[in-house]
Amino acid sequence: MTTSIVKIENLSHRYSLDWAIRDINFEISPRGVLGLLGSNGAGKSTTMNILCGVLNQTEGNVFIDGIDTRLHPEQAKRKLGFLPQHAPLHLDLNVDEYLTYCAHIRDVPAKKVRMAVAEVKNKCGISHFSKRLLSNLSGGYKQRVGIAQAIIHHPLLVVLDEPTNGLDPNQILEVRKLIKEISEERSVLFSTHILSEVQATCKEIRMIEGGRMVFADTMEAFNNYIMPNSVLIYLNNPPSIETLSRLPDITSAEPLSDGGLRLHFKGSQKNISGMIIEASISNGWQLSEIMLEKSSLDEIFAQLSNHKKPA
Ligand SMILES: Nc1ncnc2c1ncn2[C@@H]1O[C@H](COP(=O)(O)OP(=O)(O)OP(=O)(O)O)[C@@H](O)[C@H]1O
Repeated sequence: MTTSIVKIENLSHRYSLDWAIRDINFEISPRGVLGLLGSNGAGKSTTMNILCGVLNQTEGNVFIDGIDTRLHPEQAKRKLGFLPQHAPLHLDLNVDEYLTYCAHIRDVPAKKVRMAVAEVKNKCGISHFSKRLLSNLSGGYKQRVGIAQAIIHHPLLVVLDEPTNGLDPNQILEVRKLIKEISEERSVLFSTHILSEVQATCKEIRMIEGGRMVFADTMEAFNNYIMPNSVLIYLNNPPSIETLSRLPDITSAEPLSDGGLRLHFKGSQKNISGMIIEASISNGWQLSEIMLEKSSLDEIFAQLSNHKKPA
């Protein structure tokens, strides 16, 4: 990462006695979507709330465009837009009234408010609902209004806390598309506990678990990391476990209660199925089923936590 618009250094936060996050470090580049992945209670909202100046950290520093958020909170907050987990919508206002109000509190010059409102409505696809009361919008459209208020003052960084939570599959796709569009002009940090969400949207990923950063790299590196390393097979005429364990690249084999066998392998998954099929044919094992096993998010969290968590 060459330049960054956000720098988070040794960030820790304690609610009363318990540490919610501990020693979090990362930077955010000026364009694109960075995904903050973590299970419920991992510390995503705490991190985002501190970044956005809603919460004061116990330890560590946050710089937005070089501005220390603790020393100059107002200046720092001008650089960012925030959609918290519970969108701060005034349900008794209509879309125009609400966005006009947001433009004013975000110090958009009075002469430019109408234009700014029209621009974000257009960008977020809500122009046709200008006079609709927020209380009468669907979940997906409420979320679009929430995103519109976060970008109305042209911030460098937009922080979205679980923006697709509670939406139906179509709404999720639409909000993802909107997030990608927004990230063409600025940086977007968004959090989720759903792995496929970051896989679909982000180039970079930061993963926290139990308040600690357990993974920080590109989505590509993450996908490589979570490549399957076991395969399930069903053989009508199976050999002994020892024979299977001696196959090339197979590190161990275990019998399953349903009659299947799990083979753990090292190296690339690409050649493994071919090798097993060939071995089955030449030895008459009668392979009836073969499938690569994918790790669940829980397993990935556990693996990464054990691997990277500082003592
Ligand atoms: N106001 C609070 N007082 C005490 N503990 C809190 C408070 N807010 C959060 N916590 C605790 O801090 C930890 C991190 O919570 P946080 O909300 O940051 O996680 P999260 O990853 O955003 O989870 P979720 O997706 O469920 O919102 C959790 O153990 C949570 O119970």
